[in-house]
Amino acid sequence: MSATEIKSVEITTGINGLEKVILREIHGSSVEVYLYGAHVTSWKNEQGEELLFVSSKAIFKSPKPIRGGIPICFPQFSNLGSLEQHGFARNRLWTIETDTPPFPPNVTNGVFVDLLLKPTEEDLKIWPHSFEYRLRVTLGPGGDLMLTSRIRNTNADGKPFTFTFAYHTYFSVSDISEVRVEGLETLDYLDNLQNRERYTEQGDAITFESEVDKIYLSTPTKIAILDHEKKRTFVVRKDGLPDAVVWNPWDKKAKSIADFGDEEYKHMLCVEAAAVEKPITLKPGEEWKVRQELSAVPSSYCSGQLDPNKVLQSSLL
Ligand SMILES: O=P(O)(O)OC[C@H]1O[C@@H](O)[C@H](O)[C@@H](O)[C@@H]1O
Repeated sequence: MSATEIKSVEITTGINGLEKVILREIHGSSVEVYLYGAHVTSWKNEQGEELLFVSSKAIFKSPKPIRGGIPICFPQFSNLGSLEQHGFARNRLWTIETDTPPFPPNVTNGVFVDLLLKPTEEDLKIWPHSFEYRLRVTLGPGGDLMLTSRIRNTNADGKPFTFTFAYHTYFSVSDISEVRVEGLETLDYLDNLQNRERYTEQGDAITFESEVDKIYLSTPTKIAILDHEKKRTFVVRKDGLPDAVVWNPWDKKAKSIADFGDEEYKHMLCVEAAAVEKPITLKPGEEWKVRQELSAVPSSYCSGQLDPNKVLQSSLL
C-alpha cells in the first residue's frame, strides 16, 4: 500500500510556523486545516486538484485572517455589529480536542479532526459571553468535505447571547465569467452593494459579469456552482443555515484588497452558507448545531435539477 492509500490525520507545521492538520482519505483526496482560525485552506480531490481558492497574497499571520479557503465568520457576519468585520473566530488560535462530546453517527464517517474555541479574557472584553465552539472537519470516504459546528452558551450569569454566522467558502473556479450558480434564482436577497436593500432575483441561474455581494434569504438546502470550463460542479448542502451569501469583488474592489491579487477575482467565487437575516439567540446551556457539506462532481451533473421548489420539499441531509 502506498502512502496515498492510507487514511490519516497528520499534525504538522504550515506557513509561518503555524500548526495545521492534514486529513487524507484512502483514494487520495485531502484537506488541510490551520488551527489559526480553524481555517480550511485546502481541499483536494482524488486527482490532487485543488478545489478551494487561496490568494497568492494571503497573509498567514495574526491578526490578519487568511484570504481564501473557508474562514469561519462568528460571532458576527460582516459589519452587522460592534465587532471587527466577520467576528473574531477566524483570527484566533483554536485547539485540537481529543475527547469531544459525541457527534451523531452521520458525522463520524470518514477521517476528521475536532477543533475547539473558547473566549480568552481579552475576547470577553469585546464580546462578554462564554461559549464553546466545536468544529468537526471531516473528509468523507468519497472526498466530500463536511464542516459541523456546535456552539454552546456557557454563560454562568444566566444571560443569553445572539450572533450571526457564515462558512465563508472560497471556491476555486477556472473563469468566473463561465460560472453559474443554481438554486438561488427567484429568491429574495439583501444587496450589500445597495445598503442591504431587499430585492428579488429574477430569471435563470445566476451568472457573473460585475461585482456581486448579496445575501440570499431562505435558501434551499442545496446549491450548485457549475464551472463549465473545468467541467466541474460544486454542490453545497447545508443544514440549519437558511441564508447564502454570494461574493465576488470583481476588478475594481480586488485592487483595493491588499491581500488579494488584482486578477484573482477571475478564479474564485464565494458562496457562503450563513445565518444572517435572523440572528441566532442561545440561552445558557443551549447548543446550536449546523452543517455544511461540499462535494465536487463532474459536470455531466444534470443542470436544472436544482429547482428551488423541488429542492425545498426534499430532505437532503
Ligand atoms: O475582506 P473580508 O473581511 O474577508 O470580507 C470579504 C467579503 O465577505 C463577504 O462575506 C461580504 O459579504 C463582503 O461584503 C466582504 O467584502
